[in-house]
Amino acid sequence: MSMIAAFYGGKSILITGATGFLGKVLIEKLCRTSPDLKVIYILVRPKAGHTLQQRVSQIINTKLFEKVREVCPNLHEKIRAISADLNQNDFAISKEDMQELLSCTNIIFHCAATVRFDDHLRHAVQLNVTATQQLLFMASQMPKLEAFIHISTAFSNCNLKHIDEVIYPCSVEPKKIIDSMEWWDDAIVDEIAPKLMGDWPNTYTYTKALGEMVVQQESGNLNIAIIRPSIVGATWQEPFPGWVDNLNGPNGMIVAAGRGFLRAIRASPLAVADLIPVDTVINLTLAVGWYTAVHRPKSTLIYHCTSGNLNPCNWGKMGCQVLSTFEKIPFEKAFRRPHADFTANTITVHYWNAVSHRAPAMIYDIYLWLTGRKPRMTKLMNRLLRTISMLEYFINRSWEWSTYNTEMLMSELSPEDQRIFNFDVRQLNWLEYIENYVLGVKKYLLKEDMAGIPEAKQHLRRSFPVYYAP
Ligand SMILES: CCCCCCCCCCCCCCCCCCCCCC(=O)SCCNC(=O)CCNC(=O)[C@H](O)C(C)(C)COP(=O)(O)OP(=O)(O)OC[C@H]1O[C@@H](n2cnc3c(N)ncnc32)[C@H](O)[C@@H]1OP(=O)(O)O
Ligand SMILES: NC(=O)C1=CN([C@@H]2O[C@H](COP(=O)(O)OP(=O)(O)OC[C@H]3O[C@@H](n4cnc5c(N)ncnc54)[C@H](OP(=O)(O)O)[C@@H]3O)[C@@H](O)[C@H]2O)C=CC1
Repeated sequence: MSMIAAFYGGKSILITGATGFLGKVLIEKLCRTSPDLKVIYILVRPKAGHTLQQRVSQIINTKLFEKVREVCPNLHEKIRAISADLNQNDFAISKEDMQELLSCTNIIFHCAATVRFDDHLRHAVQLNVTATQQLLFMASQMPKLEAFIHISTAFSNCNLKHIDEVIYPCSVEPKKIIDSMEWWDDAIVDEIAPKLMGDWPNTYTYTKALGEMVVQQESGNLNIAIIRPSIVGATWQEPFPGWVDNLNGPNGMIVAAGRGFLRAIRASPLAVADLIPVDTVINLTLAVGWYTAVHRPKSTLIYHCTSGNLNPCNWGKMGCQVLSTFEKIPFEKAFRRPHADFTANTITVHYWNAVSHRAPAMIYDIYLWLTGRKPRMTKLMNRLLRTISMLEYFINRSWEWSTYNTEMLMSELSPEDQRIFNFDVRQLNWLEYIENYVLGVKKYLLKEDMAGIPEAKQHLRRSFPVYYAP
């Protein structure tokens, strides 16, 4: 009998960010392994044209939930969507809902965040810092609460090279920043942001670091743990390999490379590509929830969910495997034949951007204009190059994350839990994982039919002469 699965039986669980990438996989695994859990409260903000129930149905009627729908036929009843906006006071939760949450919640998984690198500092502070503070305040009023699990990022201290499982202080107290945001206008925030952020590369990583400090400072008597995943990728094993549903991180790059838009990138081929599958992150998260509630460690434990020190892979190897998968399973309607150059040289990058990215886009736009259609490729290319410029920081450096707490937790699990909630990334075969990842991007993100592969290959053969162009 799995101790972790049994632990979640009969529990009332509150999840923020449940409609996001990690949140969906978390709900799926919880309901599949503990179908006897009492209820999962999810804080969902209303979105234009969709009721809360429609948003829930959209999630649980997808392929990701196919298996769990069999194990847990009353899935709809297990998930209770609560209307909430984490940017509002008291999250704009109704009095009745708040009362229910405060009196019933046993475990909190706090996943919600803005993961945009370039979000305005005010908005990033609001969601990644102030909302975390408010949620901790709510948690402190929950008599039945057993554990509060905060999802951070391994890059919250990306200004350091070696990162331990501890909280590093930021130069300005988060409380001071939260207070200042109330009276600083946007012009002042814009002016002061670079000074506050110091050597953090973007508002996302900086505000996630502030969020961790808030967790530490406001933890009171709560049982808290922090999980720091690195770059979260498609599922490795569960509920099936290769599932992914957004364009963040490597996903957008795989799409852009597979469609032949992106053919060169400023990246160090030998830098560690610290990817971690989303199901591995969720297995660790559920194990941490159990351990924190049952063993009640004396201090807040931080768990690094990274692959680099246990099973390293580098960007060069990853890029080669992505390309060789495109040979077998090409994407449809490719603009050009996929090709990849990794270079650390800035001048070479400028050359490739001009010759291999901007020029073909302009030529294609002229062709569209001449044939009476709306030119769009230059705009798309500019957006892609802007996105890449934001990711470059992460693909030209390597970090070392210690994983003592994560390894300690692995040794605390029974053999059955080690199997069901596997987060031992040493068992991951990168070549197989990346092949399934690319296949998953094609099937679940681009929604391309596998029956179209012969036609996609034919299309690439037709564009063969273009292959020789730079
Ligand atoms: C040489 C070839 C290579 C070959 C092989 C390839 C090998 C693979 C390896 C390659 C290296 C991988 C490196 C990974 C490093 C990750 C490090 C993460 C570290 C931290 C991890 C974390 O802890 S946390 C999660 C990460 N957090 C994000 O990763 C958010 C980023 N993101 C944004 O910060 C915003 O996105 C940003 C960019 C401002 C744009 O902002 P923006 O305003 O210009 O654009 P929007 O986002 O509003 O999107 C407007 C429309 O563009 C569409 N779109 C958006 N991205 C798109 C895209 N990449 N490709 C196509 N389409 C895209 C979108 O779907 C919208 O489409 P529509 O308009 O139709 O709805
Ligand atoms: N993906 C990655 O590579 C990594 C992620 N992480 C961390 O994991 C966590 C989850 O990330 P991920 O799933 O990728 O992120 P997503 O962007 O996919 O999901 C973000 C979630 O937060 C919700 N949210 C955003 N704003 C609000 C709001 N104002 N009120 C209520 N809910 C809101 C979103 O809801 P809605 O659907 O309404 O937009 C969505 O459910 C984050 O804390 C992130 O920092 C850490 C390392 C890497």
